[in-house]
Amino acid sequence: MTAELPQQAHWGALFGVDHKKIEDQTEFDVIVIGGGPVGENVASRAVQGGLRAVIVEADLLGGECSYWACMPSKALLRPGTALAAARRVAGAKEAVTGELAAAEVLASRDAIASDWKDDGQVSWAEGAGITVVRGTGRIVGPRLVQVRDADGEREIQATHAVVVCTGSAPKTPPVAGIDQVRTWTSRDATSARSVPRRLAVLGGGPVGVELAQAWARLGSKVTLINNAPRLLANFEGFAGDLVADGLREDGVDVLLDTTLERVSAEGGGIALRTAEGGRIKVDELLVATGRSPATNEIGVETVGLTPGQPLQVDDSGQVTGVDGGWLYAAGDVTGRAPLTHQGKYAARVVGDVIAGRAAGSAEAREASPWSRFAATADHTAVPQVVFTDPEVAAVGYTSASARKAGLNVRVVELDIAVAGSTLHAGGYRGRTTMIVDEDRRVLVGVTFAGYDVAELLHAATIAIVGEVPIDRLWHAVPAYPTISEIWLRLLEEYGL
Ligand SMILES: Cc1cc2nc3c(=O)[nH]c(=O)nc-3n(C[C@H](O)[C@H](O)[C@H](O)COP(=O)(O)OP(=O)(O)OC[C@H]3O[C@@H](n4cnc5c(N)ncnc54)[C@H](O)[C@@H]3O)c2cc1C
Ligand SMILES: NC(=O)c1ccc[n+]([C@@H]2O[C@H](COP(=O)([O-])OP(=O)(O)OC[C@H]3O[C@@H](n4cnc5c(N)ncnc54)[C@H](O)[C@@H]3O)[C@@H](O)[C@H]2O)c1
Repeated sequence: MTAELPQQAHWGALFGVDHKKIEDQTEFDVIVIGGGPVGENVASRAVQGGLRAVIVEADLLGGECSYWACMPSKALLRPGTALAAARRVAGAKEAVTGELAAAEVLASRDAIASDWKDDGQVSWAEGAGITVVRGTGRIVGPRLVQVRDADGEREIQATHAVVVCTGSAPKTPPVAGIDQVRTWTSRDATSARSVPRRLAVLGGGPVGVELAQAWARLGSKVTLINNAPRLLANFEGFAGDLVADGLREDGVDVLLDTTLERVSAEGGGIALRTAEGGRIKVDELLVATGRSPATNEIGVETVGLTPGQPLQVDDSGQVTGVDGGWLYAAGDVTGRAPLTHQGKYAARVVGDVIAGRAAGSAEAREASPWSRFAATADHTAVPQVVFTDPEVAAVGYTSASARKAGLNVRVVELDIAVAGSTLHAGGYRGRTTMIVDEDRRVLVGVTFAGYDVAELLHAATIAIVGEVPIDRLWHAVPAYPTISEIWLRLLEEYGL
């Protein structure tokens, strides 16, 4: 899928590789199991480092992100966000009188998901010199992978490394009757071909809030049930509160601290009963209560690891507890930072590490922090955007996680109220925190919640990764009148 293609998508013609011949090969330098965004990037970097890489993919090359997660979910959300943004601007709102055109939104989503065909990604891979083998991969011994497809099984051997990039799978919560009714996973909710009249969403994490808003704006009557007192529990509290307000404005019934006790099929729909005595009838029930690393059926037990558990890796991506240093993993399957961009970062590290170590590089062997052979940022600077309206954009620690980590921090918290926000939207609402490590006088966490804050985030990521001293940050002057001026207000509030 084009939006996910690494830069070197034009390499096909240059390489002129005979892929039929390669398909018969039984030995590669690197075997990647799982061709999601992470597996693709591992293979691409390994090939750029001079190695022969194969991706074994059981489904569509491009993985969850391209077809059933990041891309289609954002395609469903973006039209509603654009429309709501116009409606917040005097003079523009008068020009916008219609509703979202659901059929067109779904058609545009289909195109963004490449109609669930992976030809584009396969030709990119071929062009990049990567072999793609269709089938289910399973580790059967050191450096040895069995590939199963409709025609049977065969084994392929890696000379250097096997990399597990099998992603994650949705969890099913222990709710009575849940396995007796038809439920939606995020796959169904991102690929549905019509708008359900009534939709219940179980879970108030990123999947739950994004898809609740997308479908509410497309016309569903949505009820969101979350068992925690706030939405988006891993973020600053105000972020979940602002998103809950946004959802309620879109007509979503947001039920917090609520336990779904029982579900049952009823007249073509689904009846829900909560422990608090609520009764809800819906046409579809989306279960969005988290995901688990996909390690159940990939043979990790053959190398002494436990199926169902995340693959623990060091910062170079090498799986710990396996002899011989040949097994690596990256992406959701490691449970480290289950986001596409962070998985692709780890993938670049792993591909470079394997190629570097194969070439005898001491630097690659050592994988020192902040070298290109270590995914150091995973520990301190993972950025994430929740693409609801209002958006949430956060990187590094929250005030709670910083204190839990024992850091001596000062938290500065402000409403986003600057000239840029006033111009951006009538009645702009937003809030932000900046978390300063007082011992080092550097930022360790920033959260923005508000309309269109996503693009503010990268400045915060750079400040944290670069460990920019707060007194120097003062000299990074935000342009007037942008929403970025909130940076100045935060530093002033801190006392500069
Ligand atoms: C609804 C939703 C929205 C999301 N939105 C965002 C977002 O906006 N931004 C963001 O950063 N993250 C988002 N995420 C998270 C993101 O999708 C994942 O972090 C990302 O897809 C992980 O990439 P991966 O390559 O590790 O795994 P995946 O994308 O899951 O790919 C794994 C691949 O491995 C294959 N596979 C599995 N087992 C085998 C096997 N045994 N043999 C062969 N192949 C196998 C699968 O078929 C799949 O293609 C979202 C997730 C969901 C559910
Ligand atoms: N924009 C993005 O970056 C984005 C978007 C979607 C998903 N993702 C990633 O995908 C992964 C999965 O997201 P998710 O939202 O499914 O998981 P999550 O673990 O982040 O959130 C799950 C939510 O479900 C609630 N919950 C759990 N059991 C419940 C129950 N029985 N009843 C009611 N509520 C229950 C939890 O309180 C929590 O709010 C995460 O890693 C997330 O970061 C990222």
